[in-house]
Amino acid sequence: MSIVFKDVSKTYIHKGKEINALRPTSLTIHEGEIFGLIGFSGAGKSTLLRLINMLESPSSGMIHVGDDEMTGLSNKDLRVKRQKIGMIFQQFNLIESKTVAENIEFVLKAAEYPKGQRDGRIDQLLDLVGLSDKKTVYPKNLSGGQKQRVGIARALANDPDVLLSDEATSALDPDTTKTILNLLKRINKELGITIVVITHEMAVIKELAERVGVMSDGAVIELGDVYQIFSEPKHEVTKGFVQDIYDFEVPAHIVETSENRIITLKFLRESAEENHLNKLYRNYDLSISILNGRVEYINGIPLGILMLQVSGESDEIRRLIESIDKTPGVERAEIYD
Ligand SMILES: Nc1ncnc2c1ncn2[C@@H]1O[C@H](COP(=O)(O)OP(=O)(O)OP(=O)(O)O)[C@@H](O)[C@H]1O
Repeated sequence: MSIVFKDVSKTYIHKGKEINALRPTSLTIHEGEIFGLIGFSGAGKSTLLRLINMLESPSSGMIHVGDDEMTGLSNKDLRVKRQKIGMIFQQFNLIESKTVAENIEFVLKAAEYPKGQRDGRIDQLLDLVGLSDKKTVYPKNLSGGQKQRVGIARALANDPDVLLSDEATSALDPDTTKTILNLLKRINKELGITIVVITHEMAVIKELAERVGVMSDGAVIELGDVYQIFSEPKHEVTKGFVQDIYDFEVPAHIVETSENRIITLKFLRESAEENHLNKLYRNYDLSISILNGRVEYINGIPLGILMLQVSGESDEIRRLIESIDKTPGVERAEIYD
């Protein structure tokens, strides 16, 4: 189910002062995609996410989730609609006094899911998230990753079209984060659910999302395909988020002069898997040494970064740079700092 924001804004009044949590924003999240929203604390991510299921109501604009315009729904219709928009949270929000099964049953009951079929549905959901053996366990006896799996099972109980994820992996260690992200990917693929993820971690976006919006000060300042955002960040805030992958330290004893250049190259997509170095060694009368390098996989697509020290005649270095600039899929990277 697609999500469309048309000139949506949200202003809070706090101690008599207006806070523009979301400035007028138009945005389309496509049916079946995994869409990420990244930004620093206070950028407006939670506000945007909570507007999707109307946990916050907009100050202006229209929000369509599928065919429904959310601000136009009656309270009763909104309650039913929300059952089709699951949500998971950083702190899991499980009911501690209920078992895993009872936590899931709670939302089935609220949606008037037929009583005789609830147990079967719970089994099905626990199987999906890999927790079939934890049915009668209480949340306090689960690990963080297991708690989030219960959160996911609960969010999926009523067969939603949309899943909203509010920093769902921020409280988890890196390994557990990976397994939860893989589970979300599988759910997206197998069930075709549109997933919207908010995070302050670019690693989550890189692993999970297909498109990403970067938020700053209540606005979506950059939006695009995740690979494009990583390989060609435009806005300073975006550059700040992706800088980790470009961040190579230059050893102090290595100095750049006119006969000794440090060049950082980006190899885009399939070009990252070609052997460019051979050509450089062969075609130029230069001494070329590798200072650093790596290949990042963004959504499974390679982005190669290579930092070279090139020594020799300045004319020959210029010839090399000109040729690099003409090579498709290869770009000189500016170092973001
Ligand atoms: N209920 C509220 N009343 C007043 N101000 C609010 C309210 N909720 C959010 N804000 C303010 O709106 C702005 C955006 O907050 P929001 O929580 O959407 O940002 P965020 O990017 O999700 O940040 P975080 O990662 O810290 O949750 C912030 O300045 C915040 O203080």
